[in-house]
Amino acid sequence: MTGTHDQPPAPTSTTGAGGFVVRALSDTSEADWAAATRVDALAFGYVPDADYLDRFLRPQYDLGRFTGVFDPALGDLMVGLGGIQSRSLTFPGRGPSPVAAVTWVAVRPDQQRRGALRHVMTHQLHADGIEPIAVLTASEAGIYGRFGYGLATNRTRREITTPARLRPGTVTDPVLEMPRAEAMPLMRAIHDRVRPVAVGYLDRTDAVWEHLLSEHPFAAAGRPARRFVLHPDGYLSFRVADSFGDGGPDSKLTVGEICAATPAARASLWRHVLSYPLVRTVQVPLAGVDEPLIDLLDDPRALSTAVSDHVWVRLVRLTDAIDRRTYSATARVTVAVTDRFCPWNDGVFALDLDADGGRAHQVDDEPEIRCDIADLGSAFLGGTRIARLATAGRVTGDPAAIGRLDAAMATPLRPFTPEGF
Ligand SMILES: CC(=O)SCCNC(=O)CCNC(=O)[C@H](O)C(C)(C)COP(=O)(O)OP(=O)(O)OC[C@H]1O[C@@H](n2cnc3c(N)ncnc32)[C@H](O)[C@@H]1OP(=O)(O)O
Repeated sequence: MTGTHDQPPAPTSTTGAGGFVVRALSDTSEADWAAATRVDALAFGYVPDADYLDRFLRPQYDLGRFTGVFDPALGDLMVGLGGIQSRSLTFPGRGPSPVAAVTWVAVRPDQQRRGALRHVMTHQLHADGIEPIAVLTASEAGIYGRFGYGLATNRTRREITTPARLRPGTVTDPVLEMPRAEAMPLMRAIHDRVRPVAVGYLDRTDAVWEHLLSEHPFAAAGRPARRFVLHPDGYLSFRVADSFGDGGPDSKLTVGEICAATPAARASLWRHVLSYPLVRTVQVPLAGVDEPLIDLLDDPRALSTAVSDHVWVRLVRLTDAIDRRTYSATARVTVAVTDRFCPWNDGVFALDLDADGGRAHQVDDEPEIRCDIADLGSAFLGGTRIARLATAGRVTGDPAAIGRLDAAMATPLRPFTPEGF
């Protein structure tokens, strides 16, 4: 059971199954960028807008971290691709640490189910230089489990019938709406304060901010302009679509982001949203599972919540990944880990977890627990309890050992990543 597998060297250009040539794209090649945008547009079914792609997407990426799959039989046509964005994600107790943020996975519709995605995943996850942990948000939830990704954070969609009040006695402060240019540096400073302790948050470069807040017609798609409200310890971005019906005002407010460093900032920004004049519906398309609206509202039934998957986590090298967070309880457990895609993780590991971090090394012992690498990825940010995976039969073994691992990996709040990527 305890195989020792060395990680293979990074493939740069290989001819693999299906006769494909698989290689890293060139960051200086306009042809590679043009081919990538074409494949992406075909796969996602949009009409590419070169101005938008060049100004808001291209600056975010090092194309040298993108993998292209080419078919020599089709004149070296790029049939598929997948990118890695170098980001930093906040881990429990440790703060921000580099991750491979997988993005731009796309295969031309006329070339799908020929194995191009599998080539991309191999090229990414078997590469020498890849970070110990990879993360992604998936277009379809059924794709990435087979590659060892586990569902690690959920997102919620909230809808609130307004006007709605905060609970009596909730402490709030005045807030101020500001033009974008004034709001931007203040929002970035607040995000920089919140991010190091908010598990699941990603760092944002200038290019990422510009993309997230872009009002380019391609991104805005006819929606009303985004607006910004500031509190000294928090910010809110939102849009209001005004409307009048037979019954009177019927405007809709859509929250882009609420980022708060203190409870008073959070309550003040929600108060602004909930009491906005003439608004009857507030929609929050992307909120954390533990965003405490239900605890803030005077009438919790004004709120409806729908939960879906958000960030998937892949522990690329378990022995390196395990120390990227600290643990809520001290535990030593032996775990038989199955990993069909990264065989260096496949084996029995002794995990030593405590408040300072974690260590994992392969042992010959009889395992107390059995699970897949995807299950450890699911639990890694504290978003999925090991105990729950055990009730689903995904984590099996000695109940006491499962309890120790569950207590170690649990976190006070469930993680949230306030963006897709
Ligand atoms: C992180 C992101 O960027 S998410 C965005 C992903 N991209 C998209 O959704 C765009 C539209 N879709 C596509 O481009 C393609 O269909 C892809 C990328 C999802 C799949 O590409 P393909 O080259 O067809 O996949 P490939 O042939 O390598 O299949 C690999 C495995 O994934 C499975 N698979 C492929 N597509 C899907 C899917 N949509 N849902 C579930 N499983 C899938 C295959 O069955 C195969 O499984 P197996 O190896 O266990 O038998």
